[in-house]
Amino acid sequence: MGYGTKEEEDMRRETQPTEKCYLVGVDFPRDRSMFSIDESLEELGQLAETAGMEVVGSNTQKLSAPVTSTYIGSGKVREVKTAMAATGAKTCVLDDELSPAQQRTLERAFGGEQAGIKVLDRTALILDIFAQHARTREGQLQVELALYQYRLPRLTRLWTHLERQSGQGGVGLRGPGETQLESDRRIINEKISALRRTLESVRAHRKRQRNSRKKMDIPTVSVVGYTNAGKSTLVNALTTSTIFAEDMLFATLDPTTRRAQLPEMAVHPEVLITDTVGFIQKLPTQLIAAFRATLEEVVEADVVIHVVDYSNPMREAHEETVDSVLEDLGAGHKPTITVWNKLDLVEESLEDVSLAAVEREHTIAVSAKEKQGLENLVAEIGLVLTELMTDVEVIVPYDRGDIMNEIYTQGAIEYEQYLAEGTYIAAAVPTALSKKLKTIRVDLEAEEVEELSEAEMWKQLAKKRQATTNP
Ligand SMILES: Nc1nc2c(ncn2[C@@H]2O[C@H](COP(=O)(O)OP(=O)(O)OP(=O)(O)O)[C@@H](O)[C@H]2O)c(=O)[nH]1
Ligand SMILES: [Mg+2]
Repeated sequence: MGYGTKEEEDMRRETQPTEKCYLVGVDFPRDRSMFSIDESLEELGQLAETAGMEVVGSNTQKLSAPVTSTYIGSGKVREVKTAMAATGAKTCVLDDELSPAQQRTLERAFGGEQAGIKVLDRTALILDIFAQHARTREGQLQVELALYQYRLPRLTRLWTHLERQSGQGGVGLRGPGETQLESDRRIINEKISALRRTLESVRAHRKRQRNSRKKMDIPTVSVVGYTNAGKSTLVNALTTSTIFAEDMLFATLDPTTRRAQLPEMAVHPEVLITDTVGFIQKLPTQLIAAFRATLEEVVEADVVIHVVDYSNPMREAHEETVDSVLEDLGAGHKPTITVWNKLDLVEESLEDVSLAAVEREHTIAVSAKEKQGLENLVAEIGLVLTELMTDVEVIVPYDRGDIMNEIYTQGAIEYEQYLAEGTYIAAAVPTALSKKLKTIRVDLEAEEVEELSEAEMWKQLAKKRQATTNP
């Protein structure tokens, strides 16, 4: 695979004749997706264009279930074949993932490899774009691994190719064809294992980086969202960095972390903001698996910012897609701020949309490009960070009734015991308070915290509460 700079990539595109492609989508009634078949095809068209192809036509079919051999019905196969011939398209792109056999059968039905006919699916397109856009070593390794995993079961194409050459075929044919295929499989399997090993070591490095960031005790914010929502533009606007942002799908593949100053925030004057890969509906499973490690940044972040392109008519479907991927990643319950972006592109004023946003939890309207509404977002980040709870263990000296009061009113106490130096408390408190508590923390190692029975603990707790509420 060649990974060039953006300039090299552009040059390569310019010097190559554009590949014409024809799109085909199937409308299944049981599809619970919020995307209509037309919307899904439009997105497929954007993917095809991002991959460097020219869309010359499209066709859809309503089916209750895919046809086993060709995915689409035989009448539709003939119709598409005719349309491809008429438009000069040699490549057909299906909106869903095809099985290797379906891909092969369709290719033959449309005229075969000899005629230069190629059948791709959505997964292949996304993999191709990812391969073009991966910049970091980890990103490239992840895509390469996903590509090999995608290609391995499709290697049988070589077999049919050789079958044709020998002019025989069918059961019982044994010879160079199979040997070749088997050795190809073996080579690819070895590559897959080697890639996995290399990825492991690259990931170990990333993990060390993440751990050292944790030690810095700066809160982390991960920016997620549908592809092209404006994540990178927003991160650039918040941090004055220059991450590549472009009107194309999957411009960003590799997470980038930047420091941002939040001038208004007394408790958290600084945060680390991570830009991440965008999501898309029907995201190939290989890719979710491949990028799971990268997306661990999201799972470990203190706060998630979910960027939505408010000007996109599909924004609700986009939002739902992102939510379900976050859920899959195990980040569904993170404190999340929803950012309605690209407000400069809509008819409604930023003020009006902001009013609607107030009705929803943690929702802010902005234009990342015009840098409007960002101060509201910064304030919201500060607010959410203050609300975050952190586990603390602390001994509060008896003369610090003010601190005890704060813990009682803002935190959730798990354990409490009276010691000579003060009150030992284990509690979950807002992060802001936890920082304050650090300044009065007493070395717990030196303390003998005797085990109390739970009943005894609650009794003491109740007594103490009474004392603080009725001084
Ligand atoms: N008009 C307008 N365009 C915006 C705004 N924010 C981003 N864009 C444009 O939207 C396109 C995508 O922006 P990116 O920041 O690359 O989006 P992304 O979410 O990082 O996209 P991927 O990394 O490809 O998933 C670019 O052309 C941006 O200039 C905005 O507030 N208003
Ligand atoms: Mg981006």
